[in-house]
Amino acid sequence: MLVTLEGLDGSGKTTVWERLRADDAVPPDAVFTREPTDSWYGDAVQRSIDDDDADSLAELFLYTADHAAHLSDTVRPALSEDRLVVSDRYSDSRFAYQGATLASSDRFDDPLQFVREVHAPWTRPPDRTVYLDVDPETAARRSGATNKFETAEYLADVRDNYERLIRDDPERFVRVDATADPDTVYERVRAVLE
Ligand SMILES: Nc1ncnc2c1ncn2[C@@H]1O[C@H](COP(=O)(O)OP(=O)(O)OP(=O)(O)O)[C@@H](O)[C@H]1O
Ligand SMILES: Cc1cn([C@H]2C[C@H](O)[C@@H](COP(=O)(O)O)O2)c(=O)[nH]c1=O
Repeated sequence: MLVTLEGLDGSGKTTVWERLRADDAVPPDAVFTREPTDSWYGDAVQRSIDDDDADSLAELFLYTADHAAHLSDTVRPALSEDRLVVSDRYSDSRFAYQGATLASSDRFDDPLQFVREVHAPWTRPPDRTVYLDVDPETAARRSGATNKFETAEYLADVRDNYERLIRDDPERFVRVDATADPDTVYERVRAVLE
């Protein structure tokens, strides 16, 4: 089973992911993974994150290349062994973030849909996605605005895209109010996964 954690920067995904990894109730052979990955593809993504002038379409394909390698190196092998996979960010991050970034150019009528179509023929959709819901101001404050994506203005567009993804696939997404304290948020996520 493939479970993904999604949400704005600073919504608390990594905090939850680390606590799950340390939780004795989680199967010991579960695979904890993330995007961007720590491979050289992920390093290329990191360079693009650090470049304020990166071309938005080129950036989409860097993230997408990292996803393709992540699928073949990690996700598909683990799923073929019937292991639980928990990924801190996955394809919905691309749909929401690059959907928002590409909207600032006029290259596509519906950038989010374009990004979905780029993935559709070959990706492996998650079975369940926990969406950690925080407002853009909280997200920007918690994340410390350390990269070009972490502004409340941009994150408001990203949040709109996540809302559209949830509307389009309500069975897969579980929304968790992530504005509460970390212990409460963790218990909420744990209850969902149980
Ligand atoms: N529920 C919470 N309440 C308050 N602060 C939190 C909460 N969860 C996490 N934090 C803090 O917010 C910051 C960001 O948390 P975390 O790295 O888990 O978020 P993230 O969603 O993984 O962010 P990013 O996508 O930017 O990596 C950290 O300083 C963390 O300690
Ligand atoms: C996977 C993915 C990520 N992003 C953005 C979101 C963050 O601002 C950075 C790095 O992610 P992290 O969780 O803070 O390590 O990259 C994105 O725009 N598109 C994606 O597909």
